[in-house]
Amino acid sequence: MADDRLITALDVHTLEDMKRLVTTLGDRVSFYKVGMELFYSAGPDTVRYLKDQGKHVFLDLKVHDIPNTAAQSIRALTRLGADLMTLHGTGGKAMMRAAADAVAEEAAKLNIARPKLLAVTILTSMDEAAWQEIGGKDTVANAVLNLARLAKEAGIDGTVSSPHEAKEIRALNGPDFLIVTPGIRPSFAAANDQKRITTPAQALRDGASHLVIGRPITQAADPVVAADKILEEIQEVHA
Ligand SMILES: O=C(O)c1cc(=O)[nH]c(=O)n1[C@@H]1O[C@H](COP(=O)(O)O)[C@@H](O)[C@H]1O
Repeated sequence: MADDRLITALDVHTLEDMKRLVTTLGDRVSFYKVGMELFYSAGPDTVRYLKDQGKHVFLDLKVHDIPNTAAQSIRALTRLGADLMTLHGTGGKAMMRAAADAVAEEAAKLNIARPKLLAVTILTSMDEAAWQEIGGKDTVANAVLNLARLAKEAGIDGTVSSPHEAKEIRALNGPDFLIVTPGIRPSFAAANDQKRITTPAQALRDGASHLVIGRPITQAADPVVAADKILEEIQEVHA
């Protein structure tokens, strides 16, 4: 029933709310995302709780700083034992390379599985107009592809991007590259602040390896029904 391709975003701000959701969703969800809202409120206990429950954890703190600071921050986070972590690709190739080296070194030192690193490309809430407003000269799609290429060259395991760019990233970076796509909206859910969106099945068909879905599940009238509908749709597309 559970499918590791679905990552449910726990965008709540207390440990209690998080535990309530995880208990409600039970065995049907095997992979959770802890982002800034939850981590800044409830800290490392969030990751420990999820690991104790046997869940996979995507720790999404989107590190973005000069190479040394980014690498040391990512090194510290490696000790929490998450499966996936993020940094911003716009921090540049040297930053990504320093972070990738720090994670590998720290995991080897601790004798734990190396958490995989994902480079966030251009946020899924940005459309062309918002991108140009901050000085983007190329199209969003080309900027995303360029960041995906740099990420792979820097030893990063995958990207976070809109599902609209999944197909081209897959063609560019090959079958083993992780392509994690938020901006997923099943037909029954509202778009909220997301701009570059598609459905769960379409994102997988286009080459996404994982889908990040938050509010369509966590704010649904019945999160179990919503998760089941999404899982049903996902399971129509073979891994
Ligand atoms: O890094 C992310 O996970 C992320 C990157 C991005 O470009 N867009 C994006 O929405 N996200 C995250 O994906 C989740 C999407 O949540 P919903 O819009 O509620 O499904 C949120 O936790 C965002 O922080």
